[in-house]
Amino acid sequence: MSIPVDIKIKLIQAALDARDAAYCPYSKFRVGAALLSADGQIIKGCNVENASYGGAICAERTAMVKAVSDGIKSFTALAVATDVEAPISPCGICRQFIREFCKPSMPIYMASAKWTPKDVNATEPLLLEQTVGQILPHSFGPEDLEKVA
Ligand SMILES: O=c1ccn([C@H]2C[C@H](O)[C@@H](CO)O2)c(=O)[nH]1
Ligand SMILES: [Zn+2]
Repeated sequence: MSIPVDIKIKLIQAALDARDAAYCPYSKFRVGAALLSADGQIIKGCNVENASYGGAICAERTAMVKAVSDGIKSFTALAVATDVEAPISPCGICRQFIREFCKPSMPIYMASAKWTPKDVNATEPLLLEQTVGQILPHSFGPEDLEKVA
């Protein structure tokens, strides 16, 4: 099922807006993420760093944890934005985290900081669209735990 263009614009814009709350005094690298739930809600997240550097939480996981802790576990799209001109893709930990709750076919929109709504159907370098399965092929997931003989 593809995402309607007006919703896709709102989701990418929400990821760009989510950067404003980023707490990143150490890296100064702002990241915003926005999840679209199956029932049409948009859940934003930003990266939240810590003086103990390894304690940083990425924007993607912030959005996912916010949603799941509010009882939302079914998603149809994710958008990610930074202040970088080229699209930035989720880190390895976030890919696995996304894999837990999202289908391999779910789209992830990675937006350039220069993206504007007129670029909704653009490709790189303004917008990179990949599925969960494309960014995390041959993945391990919850179903695998059921395969024990
Ligand atoms: O996809 C990404 C990549 C990095 N970060 C955050 C983690 C850290 O706060 C900062 C620099 O790595 O960016 C994210 O939130 N998402
Ligand atoms: Zn991450």
